[in-house]
Amino acid sequence: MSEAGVSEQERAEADMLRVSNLEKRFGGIVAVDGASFEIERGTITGLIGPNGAGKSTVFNLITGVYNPDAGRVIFEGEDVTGLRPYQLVDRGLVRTFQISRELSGMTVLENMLLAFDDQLGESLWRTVVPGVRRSIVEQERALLERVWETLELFEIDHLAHEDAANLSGGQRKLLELSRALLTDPEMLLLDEPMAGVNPTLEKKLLERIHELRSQGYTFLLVEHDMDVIMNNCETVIVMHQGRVLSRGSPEEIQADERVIEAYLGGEI
Ligand SMILES: Nc1ncnc2c1ncn2[C@@H]1O[C@H](COP(=O)(O)OP(=O)(O)OP(=O)(O)O)[C@@H](O)[C@H]1O
Repeated sequence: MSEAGVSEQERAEADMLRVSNLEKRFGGIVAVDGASFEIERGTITGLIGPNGAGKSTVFNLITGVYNPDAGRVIFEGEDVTGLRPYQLVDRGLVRTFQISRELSGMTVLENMLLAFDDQLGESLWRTVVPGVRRSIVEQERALLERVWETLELFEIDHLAHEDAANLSGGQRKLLELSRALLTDPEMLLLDEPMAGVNPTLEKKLLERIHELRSQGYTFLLVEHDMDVIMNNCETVIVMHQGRVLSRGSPEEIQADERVIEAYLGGEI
């Protein structure tokens, strides 16, 4: 037990995610150099740092895109280091992915349905067996309802039949977040969610994120827009040269001399 009467185990249970001593090298470049931090359940945490600090690499290590050279990723108390992205999605750890060029050739609705890749369109033979066919039709109807509800929630339902290539940058961000939500995540990692998003859409997107947080979702955002970070995150983690330089409330971070220095004396 610690002084405050909270055991290590209790503290670990309150954490949604813990990374410890993560390391990743690319040839001679040390992109992540022993990064450790925790993310509390049901919070919005910002991950910031100057260009090249290692933020995207940490995201990729947490979400299974890269394997760490050293260190561990603990999600909901379980060691998930080295699991592939789809295995992490099954456990509720999801990141938004940019709509790639191939997916741009599909409509918004089709992009959304991809989130259910393994649930929709069961083997054809099963669909010809009467009882099974019925349940599959019902299942697909329920999934479609959820897709429409989510599109409505994000106010992009009117774009359902539009080619994703024709969406604005901000509308794409809404689609990316909507699609990630369909996978029933516990925790969402958002990479630059506000990049290219106009102020109206930004407001809408932030409102949705706060609503979801109040429902118990946990968020980790990498975002260069300091106003977004400082006005919306409970906790801010600052990376510099592959390590965690500082962690605290927005007020604490803005007053931290080391952080100001890391940003080359610029204001943050
Ligand atoms: N695939 C890669 N191959 C080689 N070097 C890489 C690779 N990915 C990242 N790096 C290097 O690792 C370091 C950290 O990069 P990373 O993209 O994680 O930083 P970042 O904090 O996300 O930066 P930014 O804010 O500019 O996006 C940089 O020096 C970068 O050049």
